[in-house]
Amino acid sequence: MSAALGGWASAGHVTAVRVTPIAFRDPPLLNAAGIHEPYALRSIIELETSTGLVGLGESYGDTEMLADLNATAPQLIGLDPFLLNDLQLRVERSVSNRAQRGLSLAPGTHGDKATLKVLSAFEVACYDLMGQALGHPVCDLLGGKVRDEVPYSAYLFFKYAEHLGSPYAADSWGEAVTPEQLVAQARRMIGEYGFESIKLKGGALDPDLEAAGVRALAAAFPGMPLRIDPNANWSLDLATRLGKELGSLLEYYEDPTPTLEGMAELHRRTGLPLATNMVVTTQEEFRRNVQLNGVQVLLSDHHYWGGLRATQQLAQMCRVFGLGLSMHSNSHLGISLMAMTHLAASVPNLTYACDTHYPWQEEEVIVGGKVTITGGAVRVPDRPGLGVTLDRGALERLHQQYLDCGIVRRDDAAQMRRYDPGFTGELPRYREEAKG
Ligand SMILES: O=C([O-])C(=O)C[C@H](O)[C@@H](O)C(=O)[O-]
Ligand SMILES: [Mg+2]
Repeated sequence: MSAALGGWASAGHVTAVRVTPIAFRDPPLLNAAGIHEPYALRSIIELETSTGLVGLGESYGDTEMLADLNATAPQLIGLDPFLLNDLQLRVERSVSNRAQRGLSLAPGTHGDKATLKVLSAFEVACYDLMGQALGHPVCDLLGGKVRDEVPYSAYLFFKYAEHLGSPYAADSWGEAVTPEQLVAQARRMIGEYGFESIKLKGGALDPDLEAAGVRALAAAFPGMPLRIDPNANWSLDLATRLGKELGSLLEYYEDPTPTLEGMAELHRRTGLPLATNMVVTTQEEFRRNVQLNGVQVLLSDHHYWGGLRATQQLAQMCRVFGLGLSMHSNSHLGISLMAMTHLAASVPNLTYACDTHYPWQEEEVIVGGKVTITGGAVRVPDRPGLGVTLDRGALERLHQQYLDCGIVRRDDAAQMRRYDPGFTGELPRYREEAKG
């Protein structure tokens, strides 16, 4: 429904804010931090307005994030969803003290970016409202789509067959701890979704086994763009050796070794295009990266860069400084996927296939169930707003699952300690010093 007031479209003003934590089943996927827990957490955001519209957002669901979202919610009553600068001021006022605290969460969740994360969660819901009020898809509000569909990559993981203690029936993907099993996983994922590029999450098993996995994938899918992301779990010398061995097979080499300085030295040694969602996650780090020429491709993520607008600005900064742009993901559902898709559709220089964990998720919170991925891409919807509707029954069920599962913050290392009590999650775990 759109409301016209004296010739102006209006979304009204915010009359209610709902933040609902949910948990959904997540497979035992291995990474540098440990292993995924049986349930992943998200928050589902609803902004209801005086014109009867409901705008949706999706973000992290850790306790700290929920506290920030809930602390901000009352401050948004009366907000005009079109006034994003007003939204930003309200969010900054409510969470600025927490933003300085630097929470320590699992890699990828960026606990020290509370303000930007909260802003993003509500900003997406505002865009959904604006789109609904104007009768335009969100990508039109971002300048219009430059592509009709957004390509995603097959995001492969080494994994166990089932979670310790079998909290529910094992997923249908089976075990993947050998190159052969990894290729079988890739064949199925590419067969089902049509992906045309591959990202392998590394940093979990013996690095030479992971390198054998990369070679096996390259042989099984000749010419298909291929990346590996060990999440800073390889020492500089190890990352150098494996970079030299695998470089010709890689589209880019994502976060093999810690620190911006480490990545800069790795680039000097190998000349390979390096990518990150770990060492360039703030404007300050962006500036330092330009000085050091550490990383050549940035993985954007609107959930922690401050929203759709901020990510478009990041894209422009990449353009100015000649950096490539890709997109990062965490375990997420369809509201996030649609926000990512509208955003990616509107960014001309986002030329790499985006990351998404979506194929690993079995449950959904939107009407119609899982979003379709065909030919490795998501079609940009032309319905007003994000183009998705909340399934209230599913929301209730996944909220109950959140209450029942007992997980309140993501902790892949603690979960791994249930398998291996000595596990620390300290990076880099795999070390090798070059001789001579
Ligand atoms: O590209 C990345 O670094 C990620 O996708 C971070 C995630 O936390 C990933 O490692 C995962 O879900 O295990
Ligand atoms: Mg990464």
